[in-house]
Amino acid sequence: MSTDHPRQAAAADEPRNTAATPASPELQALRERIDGIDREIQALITERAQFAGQVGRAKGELAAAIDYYRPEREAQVLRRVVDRNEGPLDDGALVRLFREIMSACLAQQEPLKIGFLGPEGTHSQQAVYKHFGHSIHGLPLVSLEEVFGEVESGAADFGVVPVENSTQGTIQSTLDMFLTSRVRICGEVEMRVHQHLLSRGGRIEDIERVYSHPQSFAQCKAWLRQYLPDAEKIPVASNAEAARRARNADDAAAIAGISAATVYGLKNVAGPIEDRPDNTTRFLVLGRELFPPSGNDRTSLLVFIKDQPGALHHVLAPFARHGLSMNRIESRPGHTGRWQYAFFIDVGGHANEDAMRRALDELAEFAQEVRVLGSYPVAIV
Ligand SMILES: O=C(O)C(=O)C[C@]1(C(=O)O)C=C[C@@H](O)C=C1
Repeated sequence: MSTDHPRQAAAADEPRNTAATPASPELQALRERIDGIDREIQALITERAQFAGQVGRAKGELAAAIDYYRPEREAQVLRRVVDRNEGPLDDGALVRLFREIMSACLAQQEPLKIGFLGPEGTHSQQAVYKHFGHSIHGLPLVSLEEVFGEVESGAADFGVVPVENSTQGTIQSTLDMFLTSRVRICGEVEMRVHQHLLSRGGRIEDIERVYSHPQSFAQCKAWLRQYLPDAEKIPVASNAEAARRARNADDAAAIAGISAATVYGLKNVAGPIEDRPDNTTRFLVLGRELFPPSGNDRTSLLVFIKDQPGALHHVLAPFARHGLSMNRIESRPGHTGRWQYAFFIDVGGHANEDAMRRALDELAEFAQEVRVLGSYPVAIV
């Protein structure tokens, strides 16, 4: 040990004073209150889990965890949590806690199997946890095609895929999957996405190469231009793959979520580095069936029409006539014939509700095909 700075050395070796000081009577009394509340919370969570088990048994002899899952009921429970909240915890924190309780209650039967665009440490994995809680079995998959395929075949109960970003717009490759796949949409997740520059050495001046997914490069364009204008930008399939490559050299870095730093043993060089502070990604939850209304739902449609005068008007008019608000419309070449177009449409409401039924009937008279991709609860916080 150096003798030059004895005071510093002593400070580093000894426990901090505050830890050694006995708690004041006031602190002790407050902790006893917290201990008492924790006992009550635990007893109530245990009681809740017993009732959830009974609800499960009341559903009858069902084959697997997926048969017990009720997204519309979960959305109603979480909306009530938000409505009741008067602080000091924010809505997001309370929703997370209740989500985890329901996740654990459901996993008493058997954990759900959820496919996502892997590997571990991607924003998609965080979206899985945000929507289903941690009491699930996550399946990291290598491509969007595989996520759709595993859901379709039943190897995964549900899948989570990114569909749009507030900075970058629609992820066309995800939408295009619905042209050929028969999976349904049974939920949506909105997530604030923060990007970080991660590297093994942790020094920005050493960085000569940056790996990331093209979407993440696009979200950090201005920052990269300012701080790493000369570094080579190498696009890869996912941010986690970027992190995996960056751990092999000191002159390489990855743009990825901060959780990739822990998974891949990298240092946070800078972040958040996304150009827009409200950078948000919307994910879709893929499943195989349609669920009942939750009271605040969105319906996603795929409508095939021939290219003819007034086509767009015919697509829009039925929704306006029945007072339904359209959140999004996106047109794509339909792949099924020349001059045919596919519209991806998101409308407020559930396909089992009267107004939507009537609008869909009117649309069906004009369109070549109307596919309800799903009706699902609007994302909660
Ligand atoms: O209400 C139900 O149907 C339940 O199974 C209970 C419960 C819950 O914990 O509240 C658990 C899982 C379902 O996905 C929805 C809700």
